[in-house]
Amino acid sequence: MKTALTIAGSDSSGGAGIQADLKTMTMNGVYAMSAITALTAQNTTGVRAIMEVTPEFLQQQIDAVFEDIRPDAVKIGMVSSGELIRVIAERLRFYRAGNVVVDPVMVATSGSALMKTDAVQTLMDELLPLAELVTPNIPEAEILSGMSIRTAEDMEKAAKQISGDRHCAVLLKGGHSINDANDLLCEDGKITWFEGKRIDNPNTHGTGCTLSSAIAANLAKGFALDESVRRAKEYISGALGAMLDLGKGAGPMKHNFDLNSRFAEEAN
Ligand SMILES: Nc1ncnc2c1ncn2[C@@H]1O[C@H](COP(=O)(O)OP(=O)(O)O)[C@@H](O)[C@H]1O
Ligand SMILES: Cc1ncc(COP(=O)(O)OP(=O)(O)O)c(N)n1
Repeated sequence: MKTALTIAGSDSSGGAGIQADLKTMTMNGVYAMSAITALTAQNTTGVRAIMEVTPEFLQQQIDAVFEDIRPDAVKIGMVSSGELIRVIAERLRFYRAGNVVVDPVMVATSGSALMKTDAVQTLMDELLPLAELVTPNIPEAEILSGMSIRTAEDMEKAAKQISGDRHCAVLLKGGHSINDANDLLCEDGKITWFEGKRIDNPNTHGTGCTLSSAIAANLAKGFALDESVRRAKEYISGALGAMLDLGKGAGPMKHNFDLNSRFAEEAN
């Protein structure tokens, strides 16, 4: 069985972070493992508190995984400080990790900051050059590229700039644009658009975490980058389209929407 590791923060409400990643990787057919960077006390209405792990403890988790069950892909999500980012980069270099997908989580949809401002430069300098793919949403791409993004042409320009500067492929996600949910992949200077019909569902908590984990799972299974993105878009459209409605705010998606086993029958 192929394997994947998520290095990210825990979301107590289960819709984003480590919890979304483990569900997504499992549903996409790989064995899922985790190294937790921080605990968050959050629900569908917002983040109440964050408790970071120490750099030493993060390193111990990563070492414990790599020394035993080597991951075929690694997804990186919320990492709030430069110190933790440096530990991850050093360990990934040490283990020569492949299929690294970085979701540069900076601010939750609810408005809470999930990365310290002074960690952004460390992310760009240390982690992005190790990534096969980085998956910013529009506000994150504005920070990484230093330009404002209003149009599809702006998206192409920003993706090319980040990709050229950091030597990694970029998937710029269009979930925050007012039109359809169209994402663009910039790989070695080549632009490919992935068109997604916008699903009229306000429950989008964890969409970024879910997409990047689904891409990592498909890379672990050996699919090429563009095919992994296509499969991940199909998965997230299914999870959003299942119209789960939980919580008082922007709720989670139905990660197990396409389970057709006996267990799913029981869960429905
Ligand atoms: N309402 C929606 N309908 C269909 N796809 C969506 C919707 N909202 C977001 N997506 C998709 O979910 C993925 C995550 O996008 P986005 O919401 O921009 O990321 P983030 O959660 O990091 O802000 C992208 O593939 C995006 O196109
Ligand atoms: C622990 C944790 N990690 C990441 C997020 C943000 O999730 P993401 O899918 O990028 O975006 P939204 O859910 O904010 O749309 C989080 N909230 N918690």
